[in-house]
Amino acid sequence: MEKIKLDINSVLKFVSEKEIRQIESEEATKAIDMVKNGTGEGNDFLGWYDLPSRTSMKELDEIIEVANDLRNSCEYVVSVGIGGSYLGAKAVIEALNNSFDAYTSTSKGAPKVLFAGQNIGEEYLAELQEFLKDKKFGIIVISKSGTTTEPAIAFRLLKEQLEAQAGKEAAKNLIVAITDAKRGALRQLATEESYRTFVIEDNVGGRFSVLTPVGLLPIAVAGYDIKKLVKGAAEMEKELANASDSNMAELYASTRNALYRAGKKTEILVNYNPKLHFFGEWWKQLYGESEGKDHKGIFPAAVDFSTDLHSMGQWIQDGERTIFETVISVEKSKSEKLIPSDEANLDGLNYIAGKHVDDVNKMAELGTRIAHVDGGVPNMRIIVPELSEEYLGQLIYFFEISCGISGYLLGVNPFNQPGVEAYKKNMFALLEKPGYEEATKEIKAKL
Ligand SMILES: O=P(O)(O)OC[C@H]1O[C@](O)(CO)[C@@H](O)[C@@H]1O
Repeated sequence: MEKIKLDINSVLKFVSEKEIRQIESEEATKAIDMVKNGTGEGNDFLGWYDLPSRTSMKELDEIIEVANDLRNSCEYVVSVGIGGSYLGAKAVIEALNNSFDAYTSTSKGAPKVLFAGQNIGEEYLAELQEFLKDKKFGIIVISKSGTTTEPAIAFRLLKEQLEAQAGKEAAKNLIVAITDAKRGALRQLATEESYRTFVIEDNVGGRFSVLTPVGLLPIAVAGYDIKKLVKGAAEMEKELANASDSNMAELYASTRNALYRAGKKTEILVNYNPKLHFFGEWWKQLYGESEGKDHKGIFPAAVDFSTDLHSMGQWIQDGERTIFETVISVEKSKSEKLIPSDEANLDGLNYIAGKHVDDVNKMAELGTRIAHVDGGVPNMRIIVPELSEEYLGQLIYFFEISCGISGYLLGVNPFNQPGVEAYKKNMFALLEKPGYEEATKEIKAKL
């Protein structure tokens, strides 16, 4: 099968190929060995590295069986989780979905996947619960730690609603928990209530968990082929492991670090297909939590073009020159739409009549690349043949391994996220959570 590709030509005006190749040969090859051999910091979180190749058909069949069971009993399945327990599934489902799926009718056998627990919005939760009133729904509750506040609140509300609507016993078969094998409140609850469960391995961090049941179960419930997704990732794993010389993950990690060292502190992930919006959100967590530490790190941002060319386009073209772009360039559109001719031609569009909408999109992409490079924005391109399970699998694995390499190039531990605790500690202190008495006193003194 064809592979996704990386094109760095449009950064070479800003950093030389020699510099990039030097980082690659002197640093990135060591960094990839640290990932492969587990010799770097955070090496107890490398379970994702060979995950695609060691995931068995039996494991995938077990996930598909539970997914089919939920599909057959529900009109809606709410996937409850936040961060890595949310974004991977959301990214893949949105990339493969019909854009208007949410507005089409639903039925048993083809439920819609909704999300909760990714915010603490009272209105969001109230509206979700109102919507689910009188609907047949199920819940996938996902939390590696089993203690995260946002999904815990959403699950408490939705569990109560499901038990009231379907009955306590029936609800047990409509709830699936994905959590740690032994630890955490969710594991305890799942055991007490005898929910079906899947395990998130200890050595796979949340943001690297999309190819575990965390991502795979909601994706399978939405009707997508998780075997193809994992196959695509396994192909990329093999390709990158076997590359004797340079490989695209080392090259991407080396290029972004060369740019960072040259003062380009923000990377903007760009798409020209609105279906990739949440892929950008997933990527932001992957790179943001992995690299933003010790007062270092490329700031990961994401935009949807051409939409955001009409909002952020001005800044990118003309603002502070501390940014670079990585464009996910999808070669083939899966649907066809030709621009019609119009006799009056009042909008002056007849010059493109008969062209595919995607032909125009491609020229917007090329024109933007040239303009941004001319304006001082280095530009990398990741070429994806089309949006399918296999290519998304390749892309996910490519970004994961590149992230490990890049974190080591930056000199940080790419697999922890100590900074996330600060807001949690303050929130618990402000809410006067038992055990936080001292912190409560301290924070109140600051108010
Ligand atoms: O799956 P959990 O343990 O609920 O964690 C959710 C998310 O919260 C974090 O721990 C912190 O944001 C992420 O790393 C993780 O993806």
